[in-house]
Amino acid sequence: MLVKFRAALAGVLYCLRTQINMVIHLTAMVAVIGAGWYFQVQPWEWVALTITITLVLAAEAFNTAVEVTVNLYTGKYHPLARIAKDVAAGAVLITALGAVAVAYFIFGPRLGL
Ligand SMILES: Nc1ncnc2c1ncn2[C@@H]1O[C@H](COP(=O)(O)OP(=O)(O)OP(=O)(O)O)[C@@H](O)[C@H]1O
Repeated sequence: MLVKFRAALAGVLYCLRTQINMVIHLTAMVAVIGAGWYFQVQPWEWVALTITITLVLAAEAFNTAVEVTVNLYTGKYHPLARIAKDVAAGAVLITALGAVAVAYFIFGPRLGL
Protein backbone atom coordinates (compact mmCIF):
# COMPACT_ATOMS: atom_id res chain seq x y z
CA MET A 1 0.00 0.00 0.00
CA LEU A 2 2.81 2.39 1.00
CA VAL A 3 4.66 1.46 -2.19
CA LYS A 4 1.64 2.41 -4.31
CA PHE A 5 1.24 5.68 -2.44
CA ARG A 6 4.93 6.46 -3.01
CA ALA A 7 4.55 5.71 -6.72
CA ALA A 8 1.53 8.03 -6.94
CA LEU A 9 3.44 10.74 -5.09
CA ALA A 10 6.36 10.28 -7.49
CA GLY A 11 3.91 10.84 -10.35
CA VAL A 12 2.72 14.11 -8.82
CA LEU A 13 6.32 15.23 -8.23
CA TYR A 14 7.18 14.35 -11.85
CA CYS A 15 4.35 16.63 -13.02
CA LEU A 16 5.61 19.42 -10.78
CA ARG A 17 9.21 19.01 -12.00
CA THR A 18 8.42 18.87 -15.71
CA GLN A 19 5.14 20.74 -16.28
CA ILE A 20 5.24 24.51 -15.93
CA ASN A 21 1.45 24.48 -16.27
CA MET A 22 1.18 22.41 -13.10
CA VAL A 23 3.19 25.04 -11.23
CA ILE A 24 0.93 27.75 -12.69
CA HIS A 25 -2.18 25.81 -11.58
CA LEU A 26 -0.74 25.40 -8.07
CA THR A 27 0.06 29.12 -7.91
CA ALA A 28 -3.51 29.89 -8.96
CA MET A 29 -4.73 27.46 -6.29
CA VAL A 30 -2.79 29.31 -3.58
CA ALA A 31 -4.21 32.63 -4.84
CA VAL A 32 -7.77 31.25 -4.82
CA ILE A 33 -7.38 29.85 -1.30
CA GLY A 34 -6.03 33.23 -0.18
CA ALA A 35 -8.95 35.03 -1.83
CA GLY A 36 -11.42 32.59 -0.28
CA TRP A 37 -9.92 33.22 3.14
CA TYR A 38 -9.87 37.01 2.58
CA PHE A 39 -13.50 37.15 1.43
CA GLN A 40 -14.59 34.54 4.01
CA VAL A 41 -16.49 32.50 1.43
CA GLN A 42 -19.28 30.14 2.52
CA PRO A 43 -18.64 26.41 3.18
CA TRP A 44 -20.49 25.39 -0.01
CA GLU A 45 -18.29 27.83 -1.94
CA TRP A 46 -15.18 26.16 -0.47
CA VAL A 47 -16.61 22.84 -1.70
CA ALA A 48 -17.06 24.27 -5.22
CA LEU A 49 -13.54 25.72 -5.19
CA THR A 50 -12.03 22.47 -3.89
CA ILE A 51 -13.76 20.37 -6.57
CA THR A 52 -12.75 22.84 -9.26
CA ILE A 53 -9.09 22.98 -8.19
CA THR A 54 -8.95 19.19 -7.92
CA LEU A 55 -10.39 18.79 -11.43
CA VAL A 56 -7.84 21.15 -12.98
CA LEU A 57 -4.86 19.52 -11.24
CA ALA A 58 -6.09 16.01 -12.08
CA ALA A 59 -6.67 16.99 -15.73
CA GLU A 60 -3.13 18.35 -15.93
CA ALA A 61 -1.78 15.12 -14.45
CA PHE A 62 -3.76 13.02 -16.97
CA ASN A 63 -2.52 15.32 -19.74
CA THR A 64 1.06 14.65 -18.66
CA ALA A 65 0.38 10.90 -18.60
CA VAL A 66 -1.00 11.06 -22.16
CA GLU A 67 2.00 13.08 -23.38
CA VAL A 68 4.48 10.66 -21.86
CA THR A 69 2.59 7.65 -23.22
CA VAL A 70 2.47 9.12 -26.73
CA ASN A 71 6.18 9.97 -26.56
CA LEU A 72 6.89 6.40 -25.47
CA TYR A 73 4.95 5.11 -28.46
CA THR A 74 6.48 7.39 -31.07
CA GLY A 75 9.03 10.16 -31.32
CA LYS A 76 7.98 10.84 -34.89
CA TYR A 77 5.21 13.05 -36.18
CA HIS A 78 1.92 11.18 -36.38
CA PRO A 79 -1.56 12.67 -36.87
CA LEU A 80 -2.99 10.41 -34.16
CA ALA A 81 -0.23 11.44 -31.75
CA ARG A 82 -1.15 15.07 -32.41
CA ILE A 83 -4.84 14.36 -31.84
CA ALA A 84 -4.15 12.45 -28.61
CA LYS A 85 -2.04 15.29 -27.20
CA ASP A 86 -4.40 18.00 -28.44
CA VAL A 87 -7.44 16.27 -26.94
CA ALA A 88 -5.64 15.82 -23.61
CA ALA A 89 -4.63 19.48 -23.65
CA GLY A 90 -8.23 20.34 -24.56
CA ALA A 91 -9.44 18.54 -21.45
CA VAL A 92 -7.19 20.77 -19.34
CA LEU A 93 -8.52 23.82 -21.17
CA ILE A 94 -12.12 22.78 -20.45
CA THR A 95 -11.43 22.42 -16.72
CA ALA A 96 -9.53 25.73 -16.67
CA LEU A 97 -12.47 27.53 -18.33
CA GLY A 98 -14.79 25.93 -15.78
CA ALA A 99 -12.50 27.17 -13.01
CA VAL A 100 -12.69 30.71 -14.39
CA ALA A 101 -16.50 30.46 -14.39
CA VAL A 102 -16.60 29.18 -10.80
CA ALA A 103 -14.19 31.94 -9.70
CA TYR A 104 -16.38 34.50 -11.46
CA PHE A 105 -19.57 33.29 -9.75
CA ILE A 106 -17.94 33.20 -6.30
CA PHE A 107 -15.64 36.22 -6.36
CA GLY A 108 -17.31 38.32 -9.07
CA PRO A 109 -20.05 39.76 -6.85
CA ARG A 110 -17.54 40.43 -4.05
CA LEU A 111 -15.35 42.34 -6.51
CA GLY A 112 -18.32 44.25 -7.88
CA LEU A 113 -18.23 42.47 -11.26
N1 LIG B 1 4.51 12.93 -32.14
C1 LIG B 1 3.73 13.96 -32.50
N2 LIG B 1 3.07 13.92 -33.67
C2 LIG B 1 2.28 14.95 -34.06
N3 LIG B 1 2.09 16.08 -33.35
C3 LIG B 1 2.71 16.17 -32.16
C4 LIG B 1 3.57 15.14 -31.67
N4 LIG B 1 4.05 15.52 -30.45
C5 LIG B 1 3.52 16.72 -30.22
N5 LIG B 1 2.71 17.12 -31.21
C6 LIG B 1 1.96 18.39 -31.30
O1 LIG B 1 2.66 19.38 -30.59
C7 LIG B 1 1.86 19.84 -29.48
C8 LIG B 1 2.74 20.04 -28.29
O2 LIG B 1 3.28 18.78 -27.94
P1 LIG B 1 4.17 18.60 -26.65
O3 LIG B 1 4.51 17.18 -26.48
O4 LIG B 1 5.30 19.57 -26.71
O5 LIG B 1 3.10 19.02 -25.60
P2 LIG B 1 3.18 20.16 -24.55
O6 LIG B 1 1.78 20.36 -24.10
O7 LIG B 1 3.89 21.36 -25.10
O8 LIG B 1 4.05 19.38 -23.51
P3 LIG B 1 5.14 19.87 -22.52
O9 LIG B 1 4.36 20.46 -21.40
O10 LIG B 1 5.86 18.60 -22.16
O11 LIG B 1 6.00 20.86 -23.26
C9 LIG B 1 0.79 18.76 -29.27
O12 LIG B 1 -0.38 19.31 -28.70
C10 LIG B 1 0.58 18.27 -30.68
O13 LIG B 1 -0.31 19.13 -31.38
